[in-house]
Amino acid sequence: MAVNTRVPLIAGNWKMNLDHLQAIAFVQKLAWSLKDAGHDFTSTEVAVFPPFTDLRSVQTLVTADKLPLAYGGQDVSTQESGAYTGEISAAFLAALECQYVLIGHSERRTLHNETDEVVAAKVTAALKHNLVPIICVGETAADLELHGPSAVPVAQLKAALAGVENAADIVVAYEPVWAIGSGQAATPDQAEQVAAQLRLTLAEVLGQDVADKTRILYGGSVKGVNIAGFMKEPNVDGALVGGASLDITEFSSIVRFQKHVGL
Ligand SMILES: O=C(CO)COP(=O)(O)O
Repeated sequence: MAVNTRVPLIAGNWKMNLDHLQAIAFVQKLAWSLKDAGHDFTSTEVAVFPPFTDLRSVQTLVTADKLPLAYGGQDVSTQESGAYTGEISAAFLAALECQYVLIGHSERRTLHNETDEVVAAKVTAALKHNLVPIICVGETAADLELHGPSAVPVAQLKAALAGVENAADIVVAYEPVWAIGSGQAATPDQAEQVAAQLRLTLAEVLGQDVADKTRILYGGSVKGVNIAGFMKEPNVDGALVGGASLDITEFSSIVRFQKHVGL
């Protein structure tokens, strides 16, 4: 059994919230509150995913104040450039020094008919520009009923990795669709069950070394009161947080989960 050297990652997906001025105030306050609390950013990495219109402002602030926060886009185009109205190229995100990009979030898959093939092409586009893709997978309540918890997330991850040849740097986020925004999080055991299957899939597709180093996050109604349970699980390496990431006190409490359990 490989020793777990994966640094936990707590990521905040702001979705369509906070304009660029609100983003500046929020990021400043988040960084200061974590620093005031003595947070060790090397023991738990923190990333925020603002709307596209905020990224330049976040980049300027993070760079100028040397804030120990990572950031990224909530989506990316499959295309490099050209007549693709409304889309954002991975090259543009890289130019704003984004480290990460969310790909395949269930809200993109359901609201924008994003197929597994499109997700795979977005992963390829992200890796081409040295962005770390956070590949979102998760089953709906219907999938759970019909196929159990792991079948759909495993199939989605396999499909997303179709174009990934070598030992790429990726992150996987397991977000059961029925837990997103519902206040009804999965149990730590449910999350661990699927995360373990996803890690086996990573080993099968990309090799054991990649599987051992890849962080698998849980997302879906994560709060300060439940994060510790997830982080005790051997195959869960962090969280992708939605609603709670817009509340500085709540998000800071999630980030500082190690204080809850003395991990
Ligand atoms: O979609 C999510 C993060 O990407 C989870 O959202 P909630 O934390 O609001 O359930």
